Amino acid sequence: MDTQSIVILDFGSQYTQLIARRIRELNVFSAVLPCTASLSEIQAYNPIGIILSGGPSSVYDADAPDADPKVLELGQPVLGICYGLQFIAHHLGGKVRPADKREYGHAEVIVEDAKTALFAGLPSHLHVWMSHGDEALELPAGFHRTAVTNNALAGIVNEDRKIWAVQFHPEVHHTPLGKELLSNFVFDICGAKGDWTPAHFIETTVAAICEKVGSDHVLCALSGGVDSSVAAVLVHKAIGDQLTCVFVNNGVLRKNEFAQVTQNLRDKLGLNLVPVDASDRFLAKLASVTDPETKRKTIGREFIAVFEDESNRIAEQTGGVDWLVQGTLYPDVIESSSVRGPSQTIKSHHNVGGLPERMKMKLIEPLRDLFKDEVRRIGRDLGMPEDILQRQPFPGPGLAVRILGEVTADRVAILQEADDIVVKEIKAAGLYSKVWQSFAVLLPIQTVGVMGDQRTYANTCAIRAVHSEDGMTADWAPLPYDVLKRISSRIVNEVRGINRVVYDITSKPPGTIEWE
Ligand SMILES: Nc1ncnc2c1ncn2[C@@H]1O[C@H](COP(=O)(O)OP(=O)(O)OP(=O)(O)O)[C@@H](O)[C@H]1O
Ligand SMILES: O=c1[nH]c(=O)c2[nH+]cn([C@@H]3O[C@H](COP(=O)(O)O)[C@@H](O)[C@H]3O)c2[nH]1
Ligand SMILES: NC(=O)CC[C@H](N)C(=O)O
Ligand SMILES: [Mg+2]
Repeated sequence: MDTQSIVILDFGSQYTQLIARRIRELNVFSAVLPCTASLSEIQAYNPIGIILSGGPSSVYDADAPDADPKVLELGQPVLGICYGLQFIAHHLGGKVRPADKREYGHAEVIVEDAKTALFAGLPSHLHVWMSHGDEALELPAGFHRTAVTNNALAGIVNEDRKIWAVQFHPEVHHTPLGKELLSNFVFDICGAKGDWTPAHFIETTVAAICEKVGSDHVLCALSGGVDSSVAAVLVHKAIGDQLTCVFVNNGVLRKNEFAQVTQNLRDKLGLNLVPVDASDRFLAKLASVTDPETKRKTIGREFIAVFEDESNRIAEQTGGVDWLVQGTLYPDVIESSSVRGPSQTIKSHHNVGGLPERMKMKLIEPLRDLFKDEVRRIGRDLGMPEDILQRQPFPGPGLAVRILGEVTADRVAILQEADDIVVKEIKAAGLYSKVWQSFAVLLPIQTVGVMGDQRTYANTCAIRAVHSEDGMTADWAPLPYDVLKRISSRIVNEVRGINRVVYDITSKPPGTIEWE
């Protein structure tokens, strides 16, 4: 790759992605690689600097995550953070031990070496956030201390070898001047240009797609969601008519979504869009399925079947479809390459998985290096309308994973009505783009109620609203009581079949965002 980048080696810290974000906010591209990445994998990113992340292990543990110590000798500047500092000390001949006093949370750091470039322009006392139980007790030869807390060492450097390290976490919000420190590293030490802007990304991506695709034909599975819409517009910008987008009604879309999205994407984005109403096919396959994973897999398979049919159909006009566009994002990539190998399957995100191999199409994933907020920024730069960019994420398996128990046309219709009320009230309260997602879930539980002096025995609906940065972790959102009150009262009054509304107050972890 030609773009300058900072490579972050991940030792398993829960904040590794934050380091990447902070650096990207400085308009410098950064890539997270597992700590086990080979030197050639690292070099492929054209790094101008390397950051070693924190991590939960101790460097002296037998199974501690390890990187090739040669990363310290590549010639590019290195910044170690927490475990990263300990990794440097350990591998270059220092000593790391459990500390007498562990430090968790806020700490005050005194900068002893104000001349070192990492602390340039920063005050002599820094408020920082610590999270460690180990300590580098002896420094390797050629290193000296740059900062301390009243308990322990907080920073080291070897200027000759261009290696800096800090024991605290500059990437977290609780280290207020952390971004300035990272900026010192990236610009003053590594010499970054800071030219990784949306415009630059669009220009290089469009050029790369043109070169890759040539005169081939490309299919894009388009859901109207942010990711696939931005991906489609980027590819369309590159190859115009050679792109066909397919939007499938899988029978579990939201109320009026099929018609509205079709029109919106055609009118506002000018895409060549083929809407395929396959709702009967999907609902037939879903009949009597109640297990969440089986639902997801059933829907995934049916998506594949529909896309196969469509690509065969347009093959006659186009001479065959060679490429498939996917809206894969960076968290998807990182999640499947964690330090200790791919994480356990919690749910099968359908993500048109399996499609490429079976259809023999090659993949185009223009957004695979980006976070969702970055995707929205690219979309904005592409001139896409805000109502598309601000859409909350909606899972491919749709309402099927929000209808607990069997998915039937009747139950879909009930949930569509309830969901529509949630969306409208959240929008009316000005909260729609302030929360990550907000939606209704139809439970397989009937309860007794009383309406108009009549006994009712009907369904329960749960409301879920969460705050999140990337969907990987989430906090339940404390929606204002008056909003909840309007939602509840409207659902019970307006939706036939629901007589009780409850509110989900579970974060992720331990819950997940969707119920299935
Ligand atoms: N109804 C659909 N018709 C066609 N393709 C779909 C449909 N639903 C999902 N997809 C495909 O599955 C992919 C994954 O869906 P996902 O919901 O993660 O992304 P998205 O819809 O593009 O964005 P968002 O996360 O904002 O909803 C989409 O990018 C799209 O390629
Ligand atoms: O395209 C998708 N296909 C899926 O199968 C799928 N399952 C969950 N989601 C969305 O992913 C985020 C995290 O969801 P969970 O906490 O429920 O795993 C949330 O934003 C979910 O809406 C999906 N998106
Ligand atoms: N957050 C970290 O990187 C911790 C590193 C190491 N496990 C310690 O406790 O000191
Ligand atoms: Mg979606």
